[in-house]
Amino acid sequence: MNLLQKDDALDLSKLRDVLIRLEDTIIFALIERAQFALNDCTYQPGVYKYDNDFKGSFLEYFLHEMEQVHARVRRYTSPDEYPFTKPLPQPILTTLDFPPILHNNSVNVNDKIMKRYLADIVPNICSPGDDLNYGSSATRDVECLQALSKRIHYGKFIAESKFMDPKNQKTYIELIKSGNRTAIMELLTNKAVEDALLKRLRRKAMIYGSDITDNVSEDHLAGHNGTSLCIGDKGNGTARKIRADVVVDLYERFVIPLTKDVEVEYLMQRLEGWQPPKDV
Ligand SMILES: O=C(O)C(=O)C[C@]1(C(=O)O)C=C[C@@H](O)C=C1
Repeated sequence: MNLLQKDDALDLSKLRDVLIRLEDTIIFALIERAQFALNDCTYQPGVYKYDNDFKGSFLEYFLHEMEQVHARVRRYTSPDEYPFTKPLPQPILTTLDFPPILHNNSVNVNDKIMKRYLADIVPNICSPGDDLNYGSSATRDVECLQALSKRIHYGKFIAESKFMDPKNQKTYIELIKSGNRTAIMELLTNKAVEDALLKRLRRKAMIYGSDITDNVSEDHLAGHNGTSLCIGDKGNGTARKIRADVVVDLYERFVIPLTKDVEVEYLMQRLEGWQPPKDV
């Protein structure tokens, strides 16, 4: 997606294509993380002493150090990138001139993403215990968190695109003015898109999560033979690196609902300092 092109960034089918590509990024990032143990000590504050006064967990330390480097190369000036930590330094590169695509807003749900990631996702994809690979697992955590954050905050572009659609703009304006979050949520929900997504995701997770060897049948890869999808399942020549139902459940309970929350909260701020065109 070229965010320097306003038309691209508000085209709903192109935005959905971005979400489809991010499914791949997220599944592969989860698979990468799942090869290491839970390594709980990397999530607990006060376990390590750092070379500065940092008091958080090893993961928070690592994330903050990385985000400082990325901020210097202007990562967070892009409207689809949101940092988890602060304070961050100013970019050393001149800021790119992005066209005004999104309305001014303060929506950032990274705190919620971090909480759900630690409480719900890591324990579900990793085996319990400690394998000492702290740097490797933290690197994978950062990749998972960044991919999830990007996907979920794409809800802003989708909400903007839906708001700008003349078919519904009047209704959105009325619902925003009356603060009716429930009705906004209903209006922006497209159940058919969600159902197709979950079906596609299951198939991707089954295929990407298999070790593909010469003696694996296509039926098995497609999950038609009723085998269980456990991590490390070596039956029929495959080892599942991640359980497909865990990925689907993660999207159903967490990724899609949070994307929709971002859409609603973005829309709630959409009218601030904005005048509708005369014909609306
Ligand atoms: O594609 C859309 O219309 C979106 O708003 C994105 C999304 C999603 O998170 O995947 C969220 C809400 C819709 O019900 C369908 C899908």
